[in-house]
Amino acid sequence: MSTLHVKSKTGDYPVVADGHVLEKLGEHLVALNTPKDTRVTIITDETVGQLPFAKTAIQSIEDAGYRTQCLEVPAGDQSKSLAVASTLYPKLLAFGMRRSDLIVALGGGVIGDLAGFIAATYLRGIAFVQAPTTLLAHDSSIGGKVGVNLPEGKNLVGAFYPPRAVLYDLSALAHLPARQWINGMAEVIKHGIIGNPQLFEQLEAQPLTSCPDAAVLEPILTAAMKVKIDVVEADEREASRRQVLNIGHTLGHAIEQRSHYQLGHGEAVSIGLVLEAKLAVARGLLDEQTARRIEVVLANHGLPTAPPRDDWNEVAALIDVDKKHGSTLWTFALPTAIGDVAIVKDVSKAEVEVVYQRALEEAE
Ligand SMILES: NC(=O)c1ccc[n+]([C@@H]2O[C@H](COP(=O)([O-])OP(=O)(O)OC[C@H]3O[C@@H](n4cnc5c(N)ncnc54)[C@H](O)[C@@H]3O)[C@@H](O)[C@H]2O)c1
Ligand SMILES: O=C(O)C(=O)C[C@@H](O)[C@H](O)[C@H](O)COP(=O)(O)O
Ligand SMILES: [Zn+2]
Repeated sequence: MSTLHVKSKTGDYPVVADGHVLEKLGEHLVALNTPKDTRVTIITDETVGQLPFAKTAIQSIEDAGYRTQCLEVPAGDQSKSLAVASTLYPKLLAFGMRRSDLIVALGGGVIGDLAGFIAATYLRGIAFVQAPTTLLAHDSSIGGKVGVNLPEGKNLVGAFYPPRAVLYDLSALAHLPARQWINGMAEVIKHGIIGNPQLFEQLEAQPLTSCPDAAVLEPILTAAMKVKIDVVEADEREASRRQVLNIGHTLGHAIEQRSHYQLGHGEAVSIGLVLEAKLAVARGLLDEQTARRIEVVLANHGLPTAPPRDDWNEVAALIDVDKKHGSTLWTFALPTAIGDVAIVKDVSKAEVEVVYQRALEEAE
């Protein structure tokens, strides 16, 4: 797969993706001009850390001559927290990590967000490399959004802190449990809705419910990542345009947090995409048929499309803390066609409640 490149105000970075990245991770760090006296801290989770490719990756860094330590956190979104972050800083200090040293985030989006947050804040910022290992991380590893959750809501503490590189080993995706693959497809489909109708139509015609061979996977991943890269390059710190990447997330994050992370991020975003398409229809921004197409393509990938039976006011309280809002009214990224998304800044709580309650009734 050809290397993609991301233009960033804090330094452009490559997105290297192929089937052998992790076994050559040390060589990739050398190729990034990482001095040999660099200390490297790998941050991963307890599941990934036990996988063969992770052990190979760590050995590859040691074989390249870097002083290396590996820190593991419990797998899952509960580790994206200040509490878990606070356990890691002392370990960086004890290892003698200096400003010139390097963090490698080896895992999915939770690890990329957490390790990136640690990199952004330790000693006021040290470099880090994203080494994504889930399908969903094709999204999370690009664009520099890093951070942790608060009990009050998703990603409420963080930064825009781009990596030095994204080193994506596609062979790691073959080990993904089916549910994790499906979660990642939600963000692939999202990228189709935002900026690639051909990708969306391909997934409509031939749902990708498990990891395909590289010949099929690579063009699809490239297309999805290019949608993200184009938007991030246009508005890296989400002053406006980048909000389109948040389609499905205004309701999705609330639903994800309400589920206490029993729903995966992709599953919650899938429900959010369906509900926000319905909101777009209610506002006259989207035709019913297209909203139905979005619902069907998600369902055909095994993703949930109906909201859980939650207390609306508790969902609304989580929507209230969404970072896109600029006033007492809510801001949503709403689809207007497959390939087009509008940012709508005057959404009332009442109109979203109507859509939410109607979706609950339809699901019965
Ligand atoms: N920063 C961003 O732009 C951005 C974008 C999208 C999502 N996110 C965040 O990403 C998180 C979701 O990411 P995720 O779905 O990758 O979750 P995750 O990091 O929790 O990984 C999912 C599960 O898969 C396991 N795993 C990871 N790689 C594996 C592999 N190759 N084989 C087998 N198991 C593997 C992990 O141990 C974990 O249990 C959420 O917190 C979300 O907010 C951030
Ligand atoms: O990169 C972005 O911008 C996104 O919105 C990508 C989302 O898929 C991702 O879940 C992101 O973390 C959500 O951003 P947030 O600002 O709503 O926390
Ligand atoms: Zn997301």
